[in-house]
Amino acid sequence: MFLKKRSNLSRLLAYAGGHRKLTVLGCVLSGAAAVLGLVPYVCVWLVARQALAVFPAVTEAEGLARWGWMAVWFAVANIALYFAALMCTHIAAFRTARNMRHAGVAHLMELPLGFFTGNRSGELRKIIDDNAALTEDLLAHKLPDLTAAVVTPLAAIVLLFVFDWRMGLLCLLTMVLALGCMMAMMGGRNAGFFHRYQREIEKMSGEAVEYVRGIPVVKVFQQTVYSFKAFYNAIQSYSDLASQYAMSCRAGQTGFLTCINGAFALLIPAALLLSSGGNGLEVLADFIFYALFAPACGGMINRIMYASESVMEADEAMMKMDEILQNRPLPRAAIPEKPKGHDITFTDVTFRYPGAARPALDHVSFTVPEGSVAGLVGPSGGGKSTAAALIPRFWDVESGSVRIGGVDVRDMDRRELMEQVAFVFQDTRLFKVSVLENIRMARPSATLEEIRSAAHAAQCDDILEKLPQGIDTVVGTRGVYLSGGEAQRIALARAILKDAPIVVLDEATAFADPENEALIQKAFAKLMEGKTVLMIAHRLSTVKDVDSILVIEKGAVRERGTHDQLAAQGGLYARMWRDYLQAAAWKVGKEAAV
Ligand SMILES: Nc1ncnc2c1ncn2[C@@H]1O[C@H](COP(=O)(O)OP(=O)(O)OP(=O)(O)O)[C@@H](O)[C@H]1O
Repeated sequence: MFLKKRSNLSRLLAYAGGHRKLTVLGCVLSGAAAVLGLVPYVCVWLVARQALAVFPAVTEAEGLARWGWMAVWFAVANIALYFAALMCTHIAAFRTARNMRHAGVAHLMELPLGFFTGNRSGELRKIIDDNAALTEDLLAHKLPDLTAAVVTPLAAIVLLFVFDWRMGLLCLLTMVLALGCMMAMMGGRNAGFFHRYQREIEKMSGEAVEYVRGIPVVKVFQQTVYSFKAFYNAIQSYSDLASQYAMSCRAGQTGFLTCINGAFALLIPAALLLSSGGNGLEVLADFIFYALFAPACGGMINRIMYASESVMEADEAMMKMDEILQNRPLPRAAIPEKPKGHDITFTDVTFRYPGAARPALDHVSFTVPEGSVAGLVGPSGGGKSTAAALIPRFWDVESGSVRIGGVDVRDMDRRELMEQVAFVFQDTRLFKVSVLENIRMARPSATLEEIRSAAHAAQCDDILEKLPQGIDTVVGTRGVYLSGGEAQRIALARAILKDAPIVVLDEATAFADPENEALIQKAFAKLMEGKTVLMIAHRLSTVKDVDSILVIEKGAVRERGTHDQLAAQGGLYARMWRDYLQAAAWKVGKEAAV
């Protein structure tokens, strides 16, 4: 176990790169500073011995000022060396944390896009940031302190026996007992506490986020606070663990404090006993040294206790990093191929989400010829979004292939693939930057004119007119919020600016008001001009006039053809179309009656 922990620490240090040496230098300096810190105690002993040798004519004692100044210089040297040590470890720690952040983010960039679907952004940020904070604290403070904590007692043991081995033995005894109490506190039932404690904190913060997110639902549905039982339970479980730990440490902590502070209780009778031989003043000088040094030894043990946390923290930091690293990146093509056209072909594609029992797509084959528009329709959960997501490699297929212009998407350079496909999601995400920058993201080299014309094509003119600084208005700040339909039009402007030959559209007009909807349809039409389009349609009216329709149900293509062909077939699509017409008639009838 110790080996594993050590290797975690060295794995962590591997991120320091060239700065690893600086960390080592910092630790060496910290160890040296700790040893220098012991010298003033020796000086005090020398002063006491000289003074007591000429007692009561203390002023005649030789070298008092010299030892006094020596104590001061060594104390100053100790501080200076420790300061230099911290400088080294801080520089190395910041660099290491930065390298770890880079490594984490670089790995994330290699992961399939599907990894980021769902609500993982907060969680990932927390892992990367917490890890960096943990690493900084560990390498900047805890590691040099750990070195000092190990070096000082070794030097202290030597010192303990230099002046009077009997009093030294007593001090050592109290140190060993204190160490024993500390080990008892950290072992047994409490072993692994740190890890459990971290888990409980994570659970509690996760539930707290859920709690805050759920407040509107609770208010709307007039739920009671009991709906947040999970949050309450998480707090309770954290509090139980912390109290349990505190209670289990009672005996150990009492013993520990008694030992490190109780050395006097043993030193006084020992000194009285030793001075009975007539060498009282010598014994008194030794006693003064041990009386001052014993509490310092207690402090050292305290440092060992806190510094040993650093090993656990290294474990924790590496474990968190592993959570990210264990996600396998998408394989890169060794020799990327260039597509020879812009048609999309699915050949016998089977795909299963990680951990899912059933495949979301089961032996699906279809082709969308270059420059044509295909509509994907079908019942909810049938696999439409999954099929669309396989084109820009949100995930890789389990078997079969997805091809663009005859080339498997897995054999294309990732940048090339991203240039080929514009993807418009159902839930549009705009960044907290200006509308201009939000659109420009699609093509950073685009001129202002090109961006304005994309915004115009996406029917954004009315949005830009009402925004306080027009296209330069920053979205999401100072009360500038866009409706779902407006945000989608900005996203469409982004896709239009990208001007990719293939467009994958997840049509979601459910939340748009009729006026917005008409504008969005116009923007769609502009975006689709001359492109190969795969459009997921939630309302059949959208795909009525497209070149071909694929009806997907339970992961398989059930029907394919034009609207007229499918409506005449009397199958699933015909039924869906009938239901759609009925629903539309019912809606019109209802509106007419009002
Ligand atoms: N990220 C995911 N992880 C695991 N399973 C998923 C994930 N996304 C979708 N699924 C499952 O895959 C199947 C197909 O889902 P998909 O979203 O592709 O259907 P859809 O036809 O687009 O549905 P809708 O019209 O409701 O958007 C469903 O059974 C769904 O539960």
